[in-house]
Amino acid sequence: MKDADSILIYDTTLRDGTQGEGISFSAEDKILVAEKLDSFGIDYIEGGWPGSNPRDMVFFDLAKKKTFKHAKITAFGSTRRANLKAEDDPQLATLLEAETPVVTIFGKTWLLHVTEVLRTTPEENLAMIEDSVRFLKEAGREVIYDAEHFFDGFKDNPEYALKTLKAAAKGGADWVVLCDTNGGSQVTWLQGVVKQAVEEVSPVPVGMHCHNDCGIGVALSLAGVEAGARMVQGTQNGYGERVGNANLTTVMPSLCFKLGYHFAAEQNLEKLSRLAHSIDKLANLVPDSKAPYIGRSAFAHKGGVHANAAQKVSRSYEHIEPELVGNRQRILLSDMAGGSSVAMKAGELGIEVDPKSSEMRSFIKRLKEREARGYEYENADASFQVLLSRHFHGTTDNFKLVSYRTISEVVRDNHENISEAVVKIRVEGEEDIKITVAESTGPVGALDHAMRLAFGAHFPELRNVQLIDYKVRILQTGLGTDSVVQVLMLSGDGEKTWWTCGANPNIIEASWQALRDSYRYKLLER
Ligand SMILES: CC(=O)SCCNC(=O)CCNC(=O)[C@H](O)C(C)(C)COP(=O)(O)OP(=O)(O)OC[C@H]1O[C@@H](n2cnc3c(N)ncnc32)[C@H](O)[C@@H]1OP(=O)(O)O
Ligand SMILES: CC(=O)C(=O)O
Repeated sequence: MKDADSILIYDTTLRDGTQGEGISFSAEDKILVAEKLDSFGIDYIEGGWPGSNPRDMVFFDLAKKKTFKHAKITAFGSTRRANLKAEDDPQLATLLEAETPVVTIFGKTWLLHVTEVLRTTPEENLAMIEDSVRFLKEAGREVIYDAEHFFDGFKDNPEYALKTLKAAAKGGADWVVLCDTNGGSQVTWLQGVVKQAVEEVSPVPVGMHCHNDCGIGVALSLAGVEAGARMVQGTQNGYGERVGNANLTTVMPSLCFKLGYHFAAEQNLEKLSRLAHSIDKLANLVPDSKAPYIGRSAFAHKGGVHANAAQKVSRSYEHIEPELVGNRQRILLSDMAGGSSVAMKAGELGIEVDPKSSEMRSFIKRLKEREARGYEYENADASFQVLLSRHFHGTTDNFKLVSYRTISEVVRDNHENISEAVVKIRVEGEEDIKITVAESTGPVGALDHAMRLAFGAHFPELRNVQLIDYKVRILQTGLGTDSVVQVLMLSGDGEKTWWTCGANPNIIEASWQALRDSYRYKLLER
């Protein structure tokens, strides 16, 4: 590895990430995240702002007792207050009390902030930067200086912006980091400015800290690296203030696979999807399926032409091998599927079928007709498998519903909710049609109970099957309550779960279809 090609990854998920709306970690969660980032090979982990809140204080107390095998933990804060000596500034004191090997402080670059926000003079601001850095250096810390609003400051007054970086360098900063705090910069212009800053502060190395306000936080970070920056600050999954920070789950694979840079975590990139999703889980967020590299849809092919080509040569429609970042190729089924998509999906489910056969043609015709009627197999693998087995393996029905009737009664004054279902059903191996009646709070529950009564001891494998989740939506706008309703149902047996679908203008019938497929899917195991 050439030094010139090596980048340090600085993670601020636990500080700038938590400045994002809806993101909150307990001190214990922060420790868990820090441990995950450390095992992954992240170089710097910014744990929080110690003087800012009790939770961050607890984090740093807990972090002191931990040994991190690779990462350096950093405490974040600001330069000293105006007209106060650094040694008398309580905020700088708390940064030292955090006992981290690294301290990161931000200072002002943009004169607007110096005069209107700090309400001090340009000279005093330069002194605040230099003194604060020197104070922390003299206390034995590695010091990273974050030049807040560097690019806005540079646009306003390049000479003053560069002076602030030099003040940090003069104080002894180990790094100066160029922050696009408001996230408004554009790539080509920013690259020229980074080149100039790198030359001006040399030999002090430069880092990038970009925000995603124009949707290009990652592009700005990569452009900065190409212009000579050697540290990238960002967050996992792009958490952060407003629309977020540069997303490290995109930055890292791009640095490695697209630009050929090296960093410690590159050896663990095949665990990237797992890392990102586990952090989402701690943050109580649903992973973004459209996230580059690691999203569930990042290598999902829906168009039949794409699936056909990707099956022959995966790189024909995939920019990298999904496994390199711990992801996988997925084939989605819909009315855009061709024989190859269906054959691949069937293969995933353990059913080998010939994509060119006449049986396949008739299956695809049937699939597309059903999709047109509102069934959605893309998200209902179990219904697809039932359809596939019936078509290709001639699987016959273990039961056939002859008819059903449901009645619901709601007594509003007593808050009573009672539904009754009567079903007539033919069960395999039995001569007579069975008629059963059952009650529940809702009509689908009543139907389910009546079905199970009719099954009797016939299908013991259905005993543990339970409804876990149920989604319903209408498919046609403009028809109001007469629209076709689509139901997606998640069932489970304690060991695994499966999705089924139904579609009908009658919500009970759509629910029944999804329920029936759920039973049928489980009975395929016989
Ligand atoms: C770009 C960034 O992301 S920077 C990080 C932003 N993150 C946060 O603010 C989260 C943590 N913040 C906090 O908990 C609180 O704001 C604290 C504890 C830091 C400060 O709280 P308070 O003392 O009550 O001040 P308050 O939040 O009202 O205002 C911020 C103060 O910091 C001052 N300040 C802002 N930047 C700097 C700086 N670089 N150096 C010194 N002082 C600064 C402001 O001038 C203001 O003081 P003033 O009102 O006397 O002018
Ligand atoms: C330091 C920082 O978080 C910023 O300027 O955006």
